[in-house]
Formats: sequence, C-alpha cells, structure tokens
Amino acid sequence: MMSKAITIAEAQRYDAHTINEIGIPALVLMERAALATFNNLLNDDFDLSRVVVVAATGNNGGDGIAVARLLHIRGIDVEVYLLGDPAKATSQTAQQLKIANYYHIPFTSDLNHVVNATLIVDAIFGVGLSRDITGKFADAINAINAADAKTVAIDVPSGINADTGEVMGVAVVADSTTTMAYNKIGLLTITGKQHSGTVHVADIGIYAQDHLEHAR
Ligand SMILES: NC(=O)C1=CN([C@@H]2O[C@H](COP(=O)(O)OP(=O)(O)OC[C@H]3O[C@@H](n4cnc5c(N)ncnc54)[C@H](O)[C@@H]3O)[C@@H](O)[C@H]2O)[C@@H](O)CC1
Ligand SMILES: [K+]
Repeated sequence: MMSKAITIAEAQRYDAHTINEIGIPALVLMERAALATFNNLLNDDFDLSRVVVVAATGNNGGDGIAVARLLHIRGIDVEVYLLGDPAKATSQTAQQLKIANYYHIPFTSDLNHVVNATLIVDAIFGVGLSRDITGKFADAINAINAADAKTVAIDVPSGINADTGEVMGVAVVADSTTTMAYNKIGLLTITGKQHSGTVHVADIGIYAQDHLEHAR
C-alpha cells in the first residue's frame, strides 16, 4: 500500500484532504510524524548521547520540535537549534514551541552544539521548500554536513527539492530519512538518494483517496 512515490502537490493535497475533509486534526498528524521519526531514531541504533534537532518555523520544524520533546521526556540529552523568527511560526509549530517551553527543553544558538552532537535531526524544510537556501539556513546545513554525527532527516533532507531531487543551493546529507505517508519522487533521483540515505516511509494516517476507497 505504501510503495508509490508522490509529488509535492500530491503531498499537500492529501494533507489538506485529511485535515479539512476527513477531519483529522493537523496536530494529530504532526504527533504521528514525530512518533514515527522517534521510533526510527530508537530502532536504528544511533548514538543518542547528545542529540540536536535543527528546526525552522514551518511544519517540518514543528515535527522536529515534537521529536525533541519525545526524546527529552525519555531522558535523552536533546537541544533544539531554531532557525527563523518564532513569531512567524505556523500555528502548529507555535504550539510545539509552547509545549517545548513547558518541558524546559533547552534551545541553543551555538552552531558548535550542532557540530559536536552525536545525532542530528534535520527539521529545517520539508515539502514547503520554495527557493534556494542562503544565510543562516545555509550555515546550519553546512554545519550539519561538517559534523561527524549521523543525521536523520524528517520528511525530506532539507535543501532537496522533493519533486526533482535538485539541490536548492545546499542540502543536508542524511544517513536516514523518515518520510511521511509516501515516498517523494525527488528522493528516487540520484541526488535525492545520495542525500536521503535509508528511507523509512511512515504511515501517519494520510492516504491518497484511491487508497481509501476500500475503507469507505
Ligand atoms: N500539514 C500537514 O498535514 C503535515 C505536515 N507535516 C510536515 O510539514 C512539512 C511541510 O510543512 P510546511 O508546508 O509548513 O513547509 P516547510 O516546513 O517544509 O517549510 C516552509 C517554510 O519555509 C519557508 N521557506 C521555504 N524555502 C525557504 C528558503 N529557501 N529559505 C528560507 N525559508 C524558506 C517558507 O516560507 C515556509 O515558511 C512536511 O514536509 C512535513 O514534515 C507533517 O507534520 C505531517 C502533517
Ligand atoms: K527536513
């Protein structure tokens, strides 16, 4: 059921249908995305002694901040390196920031913490990437790629165009990618494969409509 690969437009359409027509709240999908990533982190035998989640303020970042919370509650040493203006976060990501604040999850603005991590979670951009990456975002991606740590990407390695596999200026080279609902066609290209590593497709409750017909 989960073998096909989809475009960015399809991912966005299936997300919107699941939330608006079926009625599953967006935060439920985000929690499932975070739990799927968390389970892959625990199962893949990574060194979890110092985890840094690098997150921006879109929903990909929200997934990452929720992963940081799941790790923190488990007693794992985790910090969040936040990119972008939290005042401009999506509503779901603002909610994840509020929850993270309740748990006193540490935030860092020191890129050395990224470089010295034992595991990095890449939650900068997913299917919402829309232009070339520059400035602090590019600096963070270069730091991730310079680190010895293993890197797990959420949904798409940040900087990879999920439709074409093209590197949008600079892109995270991940060891593993937990991608939501279906694989993305850009991850099947040569550059896409080089940047995503082992791809885990996570069932988070979002399906193409033709995959749901049997259930209605
Ligand atoms: N909406 C949903 O139903 C779900 C979304 N999920 C996650 O949400 C992601 C998509 O979230 P969004 O649509 O918020 O998009 P993203 O979080 O991928 O990124 C969009 C944000 O980045 C900015 N941006 C784009 N390119 C940039 C660049 N080059 N430099 C600086 N800023 C840039 C955009 O202006 C926007 O603010 C998915 O990949 C997935 O990880 C999951 O939580 C599952 C459910
Ligand atoms: K990502």
